[in-house]
Amino acid sequence: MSIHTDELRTKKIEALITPRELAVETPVHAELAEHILTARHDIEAILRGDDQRLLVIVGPCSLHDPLAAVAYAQKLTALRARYADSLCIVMRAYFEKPRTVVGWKGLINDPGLDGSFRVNAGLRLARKLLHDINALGLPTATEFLDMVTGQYIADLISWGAIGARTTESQVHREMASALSCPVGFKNGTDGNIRIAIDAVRASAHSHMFNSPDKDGKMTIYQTSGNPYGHVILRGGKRPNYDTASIDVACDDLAKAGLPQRLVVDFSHGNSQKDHRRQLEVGADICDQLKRGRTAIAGVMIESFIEEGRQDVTPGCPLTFGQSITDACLGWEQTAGLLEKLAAAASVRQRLVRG
Ligand SMILES: O=C[C@H](O)[C@H](O)COP(=O)(O)O
Ligand SMILES: C=C(OP(=O)(O)O)C(=O)O
Repeated sequence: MSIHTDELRTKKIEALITPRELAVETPVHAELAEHILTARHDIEAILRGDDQRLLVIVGPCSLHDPLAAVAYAQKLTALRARYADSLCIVMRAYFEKPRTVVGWKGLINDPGLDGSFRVNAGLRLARKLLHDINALGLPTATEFLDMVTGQYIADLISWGAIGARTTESQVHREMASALSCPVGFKNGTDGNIRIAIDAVRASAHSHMFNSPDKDGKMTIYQTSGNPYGHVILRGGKRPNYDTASIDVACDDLAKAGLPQRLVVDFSHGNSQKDHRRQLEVGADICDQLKRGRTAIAGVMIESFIEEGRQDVTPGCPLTFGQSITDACLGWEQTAGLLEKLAAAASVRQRLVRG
């Protein structure tokens, strides 16, 4: 009789669909691929400082309702076109949530919002949504958290983030070194920027990376390194979006031999989790842009159709277009903020051109 010493704390739920099976269901046709490659090139040019437009990653904290996500994307598409001369607007399309302790971990993990963990259904919904948002002409951004699920959606992503809780993780840095899109690294939840700078340096290198291939076969990959890693200031115990904090971050980047170009997240530690404070952060960033601050390559905003957030309560209907994770700005607040950012980014463009 064999005695098991492992798999004592797991039970199989079901087999995962493979990335290729999913890509056959929701393929990326040539026109869509062109749009994604163009969006990545635009973002890369902004990160290099060759394009002085402001990158704006804006959208819900997490996507839980495909209909609301598409309704939001349609509104945002109009603003992407309106401000195309000064802003490069990309929609936050976050399907994986890192939790401080426990909680709903996103649409891929639990599309039913009820602990039923129908991951295959979640992957299908996420891929279809990314496809449909990109088909509107709106590029998408996401956090890469899980070491497996990225293979199912990465071809539809124009900008990726590694979150505050995983920036210091070696496997996430290896994954970033393999990703085909530019990747931002958040500073740590306590405000530590050094780990994000180390992550940018690590992900620029080639690594050996174990991952399932598109057919689900465990594969040893050699990555070529990601030249478009950058730091995201998201605040920590204290905010770090102000002029003095950005000066410190720029000094640290220069000492590490990295370009002084970064992204500022208006939410999280910078809003001290009060979604309305994103407007104050935005006003400060607009002032810095109008003074010609070139270090600010981009910003992140948490926004949805309805302001605030809601709890998921079994049996109670959800408010359409309102976050079920972090509280977000509502649509009117978002539109006002984007208008101000566009005006400030235009001033900076004029200053830089001389
Ligand atoms: O962005 C979302 C949240 O800040 C992050 O997932 C942590 O959430 P939690 O502290 O509610 O778990
Ligand atoms: C979880 C997020 O941010 P952070 O990693 O900064 O907490 C997020 O942007 O959704």
